[in-house]
Amino acid sequence: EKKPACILQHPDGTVLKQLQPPPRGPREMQFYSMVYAEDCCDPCLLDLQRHLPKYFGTWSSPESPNELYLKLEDVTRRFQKPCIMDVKIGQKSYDPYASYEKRDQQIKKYPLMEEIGFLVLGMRVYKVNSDGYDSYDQHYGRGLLKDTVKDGLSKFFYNGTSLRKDAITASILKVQNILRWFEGQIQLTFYASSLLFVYEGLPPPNPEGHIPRGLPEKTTYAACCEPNEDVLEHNNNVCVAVPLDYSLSTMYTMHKKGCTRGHHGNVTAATTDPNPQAHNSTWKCPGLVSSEQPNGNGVKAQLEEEEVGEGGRGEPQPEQRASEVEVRMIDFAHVFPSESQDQGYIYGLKHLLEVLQQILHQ
Ligand SMILES: Nc1ncnc2c1ncn2[C@@H]1O[C@H](COP(=O)(O)OP(=O)(O)OP(=O)(O)O)[C@@H](O)[C@H]1O
Ligand SMILES: O=P(O)(O)O[C@@H]1[C@H](O)[C@H](O)[C@@H](OP(=O)(O)O)[C@H](OP(=O)(O)O)[C@H]1O
Repeated sequence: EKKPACILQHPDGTVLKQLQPPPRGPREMQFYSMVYAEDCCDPCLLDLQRHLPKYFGTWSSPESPNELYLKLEDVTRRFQKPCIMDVKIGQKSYDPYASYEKRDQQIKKYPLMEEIGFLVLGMRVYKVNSDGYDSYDQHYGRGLLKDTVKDGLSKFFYNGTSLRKDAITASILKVQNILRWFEGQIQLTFYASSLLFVYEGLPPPNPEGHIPRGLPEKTTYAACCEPNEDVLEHNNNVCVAVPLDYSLSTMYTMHKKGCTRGHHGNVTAATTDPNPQAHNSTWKCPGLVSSEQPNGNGVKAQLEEEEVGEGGRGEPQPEQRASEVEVRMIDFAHVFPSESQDQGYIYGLKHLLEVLQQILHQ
C-alpha cells in the first residue's frame, strides 16, 4: 500500500516532496525531469512549465542520502493567509495498469468521478471575522453529489462575509489556460493528478492603505522566506525544513504513519525506497533521464518573484487580479505517454469550469 508522501517546507521558499515508493515516486520524478530538462526544446513541455510548480531537482539530507525528495516551488509562499484547495481531476483516478483491486478501490472511493470528472480532496478557507481557517478533508469532497457539488465548491470562495468573486474569476482564467494546454497536446495522459488552487484570504487594504484592525500586517513566516539563492545554490544539504503547514492531505497521515522530525528541525522520513527505479514506460522527450545529483544541485533555477499586483495601494487593476491566484497542476505519480488527447482530464476541467461559472453568476 502507498504510504503518504511527506511534504516539507524549506525556508528557501521551496517544498520537499518525499519520493513515493516505485513506481509512483520515480514516475513523478521522471515527469518533472522531463518537463524541466535543461535541453528540453519541446514547446508543449515548455508551455506546461507555467502550470506546474517550479522544479529544482532532487534533494536528500546528508544523514539519509538514499531518501530522495523532489524540491519544488512552494506555491503558497507569497500569500499571507493562503486559502488552498486540492482538486483531483479526471474521470478515472486509476491508471490503465491498475489491478482490478486498485480500480475497485478507487471507484468505490468516489463512484461519481466518471460523471463529475473532479473530486475535492481538501480545502482550507480563511475566515475574516475569526482570523482563522475552516478546513474540509477528502471525506467532505467525497460527499459531494451532482446537485450539491456547486454549493460544496463555493465554500472555498466564501470568507464568512462575502463570496470572493475576484478569486473565482481569476481561477476561471487560469483553469481555462490549463484547458487550452490540454486541448493542444496529445503526448501525455494524467491520472489521479490534482489542481492546487491558492488565493489570498487577507482582504485588500482599504484605499487609505490601512490593514483592517485585528489582522496581522505580515506574518513572520513570509518575512523569513525571501528567496535565498545562497541557500538554493550552496547550502542544499542544510535541511531546516519543517512539515508543510498547508498540506491538505498529508499532515494527519504524517503523524499517524511515522514521518518524524529529528532534532534541529532536520527531517527523517520513513517511507522512501532507497533505490527508486524508473517505471519502464517509454517517454517521448529526449534527454529525459535526468543528470541530477541527489543533493539538489541538478537543476538550476531561480526563484523569481511573481507579479502580485501590488504596485500601489488600493484596488488592483482587473488584469492584475488573475495573478493574485495560483492554479497549478500537482501530483504526477500517474502520468503516462500517450498519442491522443486526455479526454478524461479535459472532461473534468470543462465541468469544473462550468461549476465555477455557475458559482460566479448565482
Ligand atoms: N508545490 C507545492 N506548493 C505548496 N503546497 C504543495 C505543493 N505540492 C503539494 N502541496 C501540498 O501537499 C499536498 C499533497 O501533495 P501531493 O498531492 O503532491 O502529495 P501526495 O502524497 O501524492 O498526495 P495524495 O495523498 O493526495 O495523493 C497538496 O494537497 C498541497 O496541499
Ligand atoms: O486518500 P485515501 O483514502 O488514503 O486513498 C488513497 C488516495 O485515493 C490516493 O490518491 C491513492 O493513491 P494514488 O493516487 O497514487 O492511486 C491511494 O491508493 P493506494 O491505496 O493504492 O496507495 C489511496 O489509498
